[in-house]
Amino acid sequence: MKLKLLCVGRLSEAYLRAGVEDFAARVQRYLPLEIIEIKEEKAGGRKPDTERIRAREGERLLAKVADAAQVVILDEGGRRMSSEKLAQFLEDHMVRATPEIAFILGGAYGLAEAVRQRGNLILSLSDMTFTHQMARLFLLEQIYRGLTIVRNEPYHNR
Ligand SMILES: C[S@@+](CC[C@H](N)C(=O)[O-])C[C@H]1O[C@@H](n2cnc3c(N)ncnc32)[C@H](O)[C@@H]1O
Repeated sequence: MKLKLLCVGRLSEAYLRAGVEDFAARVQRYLPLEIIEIKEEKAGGRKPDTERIRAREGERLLAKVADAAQVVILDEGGRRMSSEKLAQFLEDHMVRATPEIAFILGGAYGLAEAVRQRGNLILSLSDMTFTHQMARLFLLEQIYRGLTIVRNEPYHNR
């Protein structure tokens, strides 16, 4: 099984790039991982047309999703899960030989409804809202944590 992270735009801060690089490398000890950054739509003007931004970014994100992929949408209003539950979710798909899980993170203005509709699971990392760049790092850490739980390795100290 392969993991894909679909994100909007590049990481602007060096500390986030370093963190994402670190956790991406850790995840890749267990499963192949591809991080795809689609182009961020320009906001322009004082009153950005957020619906247009979400729609355009949504088209770019969906174009990268394989038909056979299980899609996990990241949204603060989604389902809250413990790290153990996320580990179980990953393990279930590994056992079922799901070819790919695509995790989709929205941009600064979130995700279009069309993208949400493609989700097999809408996942919340917290009730709080993070920047899309920070959410990328937190998601990768949770995927790594989940994979260490699946392997019964000492990272998740419970
Ligand atoms: C700044 S947030 C967008 C907030 C926007 N108000 C919305 O309606 O979605 C950017 C992206 O980061 C991710 N994100 C931020 N906080 C999150 C959380 N607590 N749980 C899951 N994803 C989150 C989501 O993918 C979201 O689309």
